Amino acid sequence: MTKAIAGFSKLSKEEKINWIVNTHFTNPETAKQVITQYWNSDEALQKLHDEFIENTISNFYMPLGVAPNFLINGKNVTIPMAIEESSVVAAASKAAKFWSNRGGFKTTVISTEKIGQVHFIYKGAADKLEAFFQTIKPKFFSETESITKNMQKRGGGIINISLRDKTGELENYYQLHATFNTKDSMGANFINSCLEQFAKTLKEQALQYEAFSEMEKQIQVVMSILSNYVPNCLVRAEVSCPVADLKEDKHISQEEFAEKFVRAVQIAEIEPYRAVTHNKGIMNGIDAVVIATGNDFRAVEAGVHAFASRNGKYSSLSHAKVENGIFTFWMEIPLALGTVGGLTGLHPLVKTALEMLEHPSAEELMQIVAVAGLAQNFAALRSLTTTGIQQGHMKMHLMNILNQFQATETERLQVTAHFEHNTVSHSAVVDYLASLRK
Ligand SMILES: CC(C)(COP(=O)([O-])OP(=O)([O-])OC[C@H]1O[C@@H](n2cnc3c(N)ncnc32)[C@H](O)[C@@H]1OP(=O)([O-])[O-])[C@@H](O)C(=O)NCCC(=O)NCCSC(=O)C[C@@](C)(O)CC(=O)[O-]
Ligand SMILES: NC(=O)C1=CN([C@@H]2O[C@H](COP(=O)(O)OP(=O)(O)OC[C@H]3O[C@@H](n4cnc5c(N)ncnc54)[C@H](O)[C@@H]3O)[C@@H](O)[C@H]2O)C=CC1
Repeated sequence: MTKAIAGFSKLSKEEKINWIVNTHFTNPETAKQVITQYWNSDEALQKLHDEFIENTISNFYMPLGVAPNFLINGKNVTIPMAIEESSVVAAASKAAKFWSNRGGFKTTVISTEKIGQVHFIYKGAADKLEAFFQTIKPKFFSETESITKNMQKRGGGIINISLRDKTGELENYYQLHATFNTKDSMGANFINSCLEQFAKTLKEQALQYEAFSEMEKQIQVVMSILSNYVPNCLVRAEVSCPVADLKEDKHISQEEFAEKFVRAVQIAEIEPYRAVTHNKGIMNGIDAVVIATGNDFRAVEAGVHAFASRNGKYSSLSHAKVENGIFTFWMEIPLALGTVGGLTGLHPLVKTALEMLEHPSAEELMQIVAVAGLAQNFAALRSLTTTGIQQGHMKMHLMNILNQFQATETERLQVTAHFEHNTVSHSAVVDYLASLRK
């Protein structure tokens, strides 16, 4: 068993790599060569990337693709997508092209409120705490003024603070529940700074509050942190067209397609096993744009899935209907995104992605990301309800299989030609390649 190492973080990058390759690899030289071959030759750029995180040893490449032809509220948008899974970018592009001839995507930002909480323990009478909170509430605003003054100038800041009694669920547990508008930033650091000041104010004021007993004065702050559940930071994306305009498809009539599509969404609305996969398809689009624009995909993922469970059962994020001959497909999702702050002004490719999107505000980015999710869901459901998913997905995955078996250029041409008329599967490609190599 490998012995633990003390002071690893203090080693130089070179020393860290040497320790890793000598400790964990049978061929340290090869391992070192692989790790270092992904270094950027521009030292300043490499240093920038090294400093994004801790104990950096190399860069982990992820392809950056683009999906063109998105018509969003009448404007043409090319969407950058960072993702490792084949067929996602093709699917988004196909859906974009399809809807661009049918009025495009319509989006609206419904709300932009973020949330943060100070979780604390108070042992005493609830009505006394409420009276104390009302007395000191203005101090939460005044004592955070140095943190909030610039955000206020932008039209944001603290919206409200309330006291929540959670003692029914956990003994002596209360919260300061605060809402914020963080404008073009995701707001995590702004919110956390405000919350930590609220916590300080709460404790200090309690010690001075004369109506409190000695025990009541001893408020214990457990933690102060934003919530990644943002059900009031909501965006809607929608497509619609007459059923008769849904593309004729050799597999299925427009009417049958619309009916099957709506049925597929209804299944995801009532069946959690299906809903998780359905929503994974939506996240294919959402995560790819969230990553390309330097946003926090863990925060988005956690918030979106909590929202999908808000009625007590995990369900579809998207919905579809046919009414009076009109097919409508839509989604409302919570997205706390930033176009300033975090990595957005640091990572050169993130800056490029944001420029490609013509420097969106956070609200504009919410709409673009929601559209990418809806488009992805449309493409996946269209495949699932017509040809099946494997045909398109495996067609795109073919190159990965050929790379895995180190196919030569001639073999690639032969295999691609063969699978234009045959169904791609991993074993079919392997067998065909073997037959060529006999
Ligand atoms: C894969 C396609 C698009 C093929 O679809 P196709 O009809 O064979 O494509 P095509 O060759 O006829 O091209 C039509 C358009 O598709 C796009 N397109 C087509 N090929 C490319 C390419 N190589 N590179 C870039 N774009 C491409 C592009 O927009 C192109 O237009 P053009 O550019 O020629 O004017 C289609 O079958 C599809 O949409 N499939 C769905 C794929 C999918 O959803 N993948 C996600 C991975 S599976 C998953 O994780 C989620 C899932 C499915 O489980 C979710 C769920 O269950 O709900
Ligand atoms: N639970 C979570 O989600 C947590 C996430 N994080 C990380 O925090 C980062 C995001 O935090 P932020 O506070 O957004 O970033 P940040 O700390 O870089 O702050 C952005 C700052 O930009 C300034 N600003 C300039 N122009 C602005 C405008 N038009 N609108 C709004 N602000 C403007 C404001 O001072 C704002 O506070 C992400 O990297 C995220 O991963 C950190 C802690 C917890």
